[in-house]
Amino acid sequence: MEFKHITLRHLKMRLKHPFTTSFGTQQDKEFILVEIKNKDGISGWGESVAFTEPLYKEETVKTNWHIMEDFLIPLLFKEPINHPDEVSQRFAHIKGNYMAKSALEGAVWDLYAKEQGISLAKALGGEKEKIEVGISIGIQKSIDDLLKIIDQYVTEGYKRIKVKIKPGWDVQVIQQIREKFPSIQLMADANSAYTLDDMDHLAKLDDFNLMMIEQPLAHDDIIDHAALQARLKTPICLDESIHSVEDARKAIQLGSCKIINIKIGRVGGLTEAKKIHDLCKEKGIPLWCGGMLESGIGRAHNIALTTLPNFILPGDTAASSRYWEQDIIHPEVEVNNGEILVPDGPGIGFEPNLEQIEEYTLYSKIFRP
Ligand SMILES: O=C(O)CCC(=O)C1=CC=C[C@@H](O)[C@@H]1C(=O)O
Ligand SMILES: [Mg+2]
Repeated sequence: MEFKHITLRHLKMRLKHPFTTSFGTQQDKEFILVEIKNKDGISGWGESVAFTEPLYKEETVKTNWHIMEDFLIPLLFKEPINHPDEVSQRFAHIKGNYMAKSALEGAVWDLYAKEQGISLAKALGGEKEKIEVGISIGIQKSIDDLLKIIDQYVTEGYKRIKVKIKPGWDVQVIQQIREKFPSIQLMADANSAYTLDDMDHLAKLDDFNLMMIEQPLAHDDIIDHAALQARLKTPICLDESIHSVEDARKAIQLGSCKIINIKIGRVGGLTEAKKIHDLCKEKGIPLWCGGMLESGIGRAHNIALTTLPNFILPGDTAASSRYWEQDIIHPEVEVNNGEILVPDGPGIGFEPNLEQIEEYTLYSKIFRP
């Protein structure tokens, strides 16, 4: 593979609805879009999932731009890449910065699949022709507001409802959801809002038949999660704690979780995501694909990854129209009765909408070898 040039674009898109979690509220989504064009004019596309503030993890849009411009892009130009699996090896000596690495690696994977004339799903070894998806709902002003939103998405057929919890917005909320929706597939994401001191309080959630509690404790912990999992009947799912297949191996060995949420950006790219997938398949740990409020480009990568066989549980990949007045791909991602048809076109299988991308672009820069 030879790269003619790499374009970084900083985009700003306004979410249809503010998204509130235990660590803050998002109304606008700023992110870096990566385009890698080859000498035949074919472009591969990737998306960084870093936010503007280091509240979910330590990376931001600005740190990503710096690491891509000053370290990762020069490494990509250093010598030809024969297969996308080589990208993570070439980046390996650069510590952390998983989201920056993932955005570039994702664009290489998309370009590779397009050059091979196959879908990204097929290039990754995916087998599914459609995937089941759920939806993640932020913290609302009132429980009544939350119940109305849940009712809307259950009616639309989403296969799983994920709600956010935090101290003061947890047991009572889940109890009222269960009273109205006794049998839906329901999970709660705490985004590290609790400590082991809350163990007995969190154990009250065992009464509500949750699929899982996602990341209840610190974003960089697997020890205390093991102690909590031993106390809870409800499976713990790790999100923020897992950056690599090594993290996953240790967490599984310690009993820190029974489910893992893979976010391509959090683990440094699709090659590492595949390694985690294969380990979890071997160990009997079900996976699902987490979301980061992506545009259609990142959403397309999530769809492709979710076609791998151990992505057993519905993930966060909801329809474009749930997030954006106008997404940056066409067609947009559509969900029908909780399912997405996997595109079989080359690469990510969705066309970037260049006009819309330009409209949302705050600034861009082209890098040449
Ligand atoms: O709809 C989506 O893309 C998922 C949104 C979502 O739940 C999250 C996005 C980003 C960080 C967190 O707030 C949270 C998560 O931890 O999964
Ligand atoms: Mg999460």
